[in-house]
Amino acid sequence: MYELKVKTDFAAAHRLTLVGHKCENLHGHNWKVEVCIKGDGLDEGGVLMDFGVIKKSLRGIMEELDHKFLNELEMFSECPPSSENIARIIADKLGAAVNSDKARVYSVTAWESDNASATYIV
Ligand SMILES: Nc1nc2c(c(=O)[nH]1)N=C([C@H](O)[C@H](O)COP(=O)(O)OP(=O)(O)OP(=O)(O)O)CN2
Ligand SMILES: [Zn+2]
Repeated sequence: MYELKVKTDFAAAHRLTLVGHKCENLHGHNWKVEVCIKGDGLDEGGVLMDFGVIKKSLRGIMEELDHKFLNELEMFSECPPSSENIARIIADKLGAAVNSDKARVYSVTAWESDNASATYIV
């Protein structure tokens, strides 16, 4: 089994009700995102999946999130923009773009600060 990891980031604002009192106020984070892709078979070039393919798809997803007020985005219309939901939505979008019978998105971790992260395992 091979495991690839690619990191990226985005900056955005959000509000979370029902979590902690201070989270109800509009505030922002510089989220760090780490995606993990797993699979068994390498292609003729000796790679599981070209990092460039993963980075390109992630760039598109980050553009949807970067410098946005997350609560107003369609993707968060039915779930609060917590780090857990951010990680899951990125995993779903990336998986739809890059999954194949050889390699699949395994997990996405969204770091809200240096000390706090949420991981979604597909
Ligand atoms: N499980 C989760 N818990 C919390 C989330 C989350 O997404 N998942 N989010 C928040 C808020 O976004 C809040 O902005 C961060 O709160 P918190 O870490 O408590 O505050 P600080 O960044 O200021 O960190 P301190 O350690 O308190 O300085 C809350 N919880
Ligand atoms: Zn927050």
